[in-house]
Amino acid sequence: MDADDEIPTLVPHNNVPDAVPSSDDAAPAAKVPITIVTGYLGAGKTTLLNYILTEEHGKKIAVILNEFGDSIDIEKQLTVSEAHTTDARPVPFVPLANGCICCSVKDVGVAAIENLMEQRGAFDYILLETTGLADPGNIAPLFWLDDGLGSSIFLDGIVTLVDAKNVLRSLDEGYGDGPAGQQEHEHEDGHEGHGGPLLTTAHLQISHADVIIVNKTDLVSEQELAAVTTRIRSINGLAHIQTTTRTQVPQLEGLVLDLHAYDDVSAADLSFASKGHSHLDPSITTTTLPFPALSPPQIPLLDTFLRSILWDEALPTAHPHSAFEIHRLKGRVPVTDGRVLLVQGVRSTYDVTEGKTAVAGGEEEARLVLIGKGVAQEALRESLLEVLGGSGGDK
Ligand SMILES: Nc1nc2c(ncn2[C@@H]2O[C@H](COP(=O)(O)OP(=O)(O)OP(=O)(O)O)[C@@H](O)[C@H]2O)c(=O)[nH]1
Ligand SMILES: [Zn+2]
Repeated sequence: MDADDEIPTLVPHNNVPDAVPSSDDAAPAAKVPITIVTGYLGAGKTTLLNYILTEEHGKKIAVILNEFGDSIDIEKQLTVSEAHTTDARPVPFVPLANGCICCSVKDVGVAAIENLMEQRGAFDYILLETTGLADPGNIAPLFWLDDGLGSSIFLDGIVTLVDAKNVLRSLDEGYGDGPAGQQEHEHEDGHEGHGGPLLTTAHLQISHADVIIVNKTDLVSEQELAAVTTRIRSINGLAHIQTTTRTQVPQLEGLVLDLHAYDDVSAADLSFASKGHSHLDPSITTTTLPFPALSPPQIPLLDTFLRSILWDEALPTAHPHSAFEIHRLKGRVPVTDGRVLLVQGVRSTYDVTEGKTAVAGGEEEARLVLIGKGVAQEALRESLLEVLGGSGGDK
């Protein structure tokens, strides 16, 4: 009390408690969702953002353009006016329709965005447009990880725009016969030596997406469009796929805004992925590991398994397997005491939380869904069952 009285008060004193959440169970009141919008060059990211900013959505949205040294016209246009200087770095803002604002930052991070919020007051929503070359796997954990640390923003999800006319060619550029100057993915962490087909940027943007908007449907035939969506589904069995012309999504809610892709994991979320295991795309596939509900003592064993596959990119058991890397992971794991554990992962970052709605024990099968390169269902599942103590496996 004494300490509080000595701090100069900058805001009118009312009966609200401390505005800064001090621990993870502080009131989740003012967290602002952030959606990352990614997509290959020319796929329609700017068109989508303009569409959102002119639609009536009743939200005050901040649009942040992340430059990675690309010269993209929209970014030039949007960053010319009104420069506000902060103690940290100058952030140029441009006011847009609907009370939205736009700014451009070079190194996007939680601090940069919180800085922006301090200057401009609260937003209801943040859209982060990454340039065509960005790998969302590097960006997503920045916002997701800080969530538990009292940050005022949380990652809502990743929307990837795909150009229906060009995406198959972009995906096939990984096989060495693509045109010169292809945009190959270069692993920051040096995993290039795994062999096999290279991952293109298109692969990375699709594998990390929660919603995939297949745009420019006016430029392809129905057959071509079906081939595109089938290929995309085989890479990412978890994402919601929406086809559009000029990015005109039927509704924003659930497709671009308020995805909640990093909090709840429903059984329905995982059911798409479970319909089959496809090798249509030779680089990245989605695979499902079903296993029986866990008893409470098995919970740390699940953690052992996750740590091994995500941190070490290796199985914790002696099962022979080829190299793999996991980009995205979601799981729903009932426990025999009635709880449900929800598993979320991006690359090596993962999180296990308790679901809000319990199920009757044993009512539901546990499931991990993995999206990545070289994720062999059989070896992974056998290893998981062995780590869990061989319980209930079909051996
Ligand atoms: N035919 C057709 N053209 C489209 C569609 N959507 C967008 N475009 C056009 O495609 C071009 C690229 O769209 P943008 O929205 O600038 O794409 P972007 O992803 O922001 O592009 P970069 O910022 O360069 O990566 C523009 O000329 C758009 O008008 C569509 O559905 N059909
Ligand atoms: Zn753009």
